Amino acid sequence: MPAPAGGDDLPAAQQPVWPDPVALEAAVSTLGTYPPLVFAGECDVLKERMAAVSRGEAFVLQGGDCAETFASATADNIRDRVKTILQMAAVLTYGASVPVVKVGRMAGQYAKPRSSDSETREGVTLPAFRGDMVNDFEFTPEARTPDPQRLVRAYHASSATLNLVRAFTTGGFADLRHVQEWNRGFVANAAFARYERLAKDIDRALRFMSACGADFDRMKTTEFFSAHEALLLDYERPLTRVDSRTGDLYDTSGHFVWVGERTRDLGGAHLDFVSRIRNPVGVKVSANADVDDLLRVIDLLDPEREPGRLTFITRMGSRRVRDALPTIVERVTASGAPVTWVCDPMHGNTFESSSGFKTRDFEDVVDEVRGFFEVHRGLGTHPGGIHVELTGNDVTECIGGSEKILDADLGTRYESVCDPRLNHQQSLELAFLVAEMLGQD
Ligand SMILES: O=C[C@H](O)[C@H](O)COP(=O)(O)O
Ligand SMILES: C=C(OP(=O)(O)O)C(=O)O
Repeated sequence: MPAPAGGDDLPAAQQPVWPDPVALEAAVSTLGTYPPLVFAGECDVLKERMAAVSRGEAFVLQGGDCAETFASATADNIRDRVKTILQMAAVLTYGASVPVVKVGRMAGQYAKPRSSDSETREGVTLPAFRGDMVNDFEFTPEARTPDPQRLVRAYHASSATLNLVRAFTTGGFADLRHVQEWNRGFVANAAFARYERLAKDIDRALRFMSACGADFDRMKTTEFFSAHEALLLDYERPLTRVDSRTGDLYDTSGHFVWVGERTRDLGGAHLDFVSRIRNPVGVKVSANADVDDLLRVIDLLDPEREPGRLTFITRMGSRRVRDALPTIVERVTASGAPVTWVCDPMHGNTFESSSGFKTRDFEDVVDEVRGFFEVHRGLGTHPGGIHVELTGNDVTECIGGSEKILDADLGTRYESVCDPRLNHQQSLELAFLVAEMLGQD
């Protein structure tokens, strides 16, 4: 049964206008009868891992689609995204000798905040696409009308996704001894070849350790956590449950949930909601964030100053990160709050290309991560991780990378229904570059 989380009277930004309140009520109460997708104890484990990240003892990799879709929740797509994250984690772990906490932006990332409530094409104006949890991407009045039954479909799609992710990560697929096999099926290219060499090195090291009698049982499985933006409160609230062990509330729609840049207003329903749950939580922070507001956010979300509880996911843009981040990190650190710092190098670097596609330049993505590391190294704080929009597919959505995707190439395979993602090769390239940055201690 859902727990009455409260806060329903507070203003909630970025919510859809559901046309049929009776249908909404029915969908919300159906969700309330469904089992939790994650167990509170797993959320606590992730909180411990995030605490290690905040102390500089581990690095967190959060990655996945900008917006998952029901149609793309196929076995192949899920497998390739998981493989990409496992490969990136192997590169980071081996390259920088640091444990990597793996978190998929998966199994719940079905709702999107938008800059505008509507979209106009050739003189026709319709509601904006707000994610498959709300409406359909197709540009017709029927498809764009918010349908609460989609909340229920999002639960089932998330459940199926998580089921497969759990199967992959605990059933032997993620065994580090298969590190070379994770490259199979991807297009051969420069990053692929570099990974192939790294995988051979890891394999050789594992064989050596095996010959020395090491016990590899713990390598058969890997921890993998789910995360999404806690945007649609009509989805998150009915999935919020009382933990029978402690009596505390947990949002059981995912292990880690975050509040976005557009919904993190103090006094708003989103921060209030995450203040009531005990999951590890994140808040996106742009270059425009007011540091006094952020200190109030800390007091609201982490009054006990619990390591691992609160992550600030900074997304400032490559041009602003070096100016805007230092004051924020300094003031937060001076306050004594054990915040975990993660860099999202995607959302501050979006622009419209001359061919009309929403895109990001791989160089800007890398430069923002570099700026993030520079700032933290300069202040003696820990650059805790990265949060990236990526796919295991060979899409052409972000320009640049060693494949040198150009503006003119974007139309070749642009599949995102919202923001541009790094493709498989760009994701691996980023991992190699971040491993170098991490290794420079
Ligand atoms: O993923 C983030 C936001 O949903 C997205 O950047 C908003 O995009 P829009 O400006 O096209 O609405
Ligand atoms: C909308 C997102 O980011 P932000 O809130 O930082 O704009 C996102 O990560 O999907």
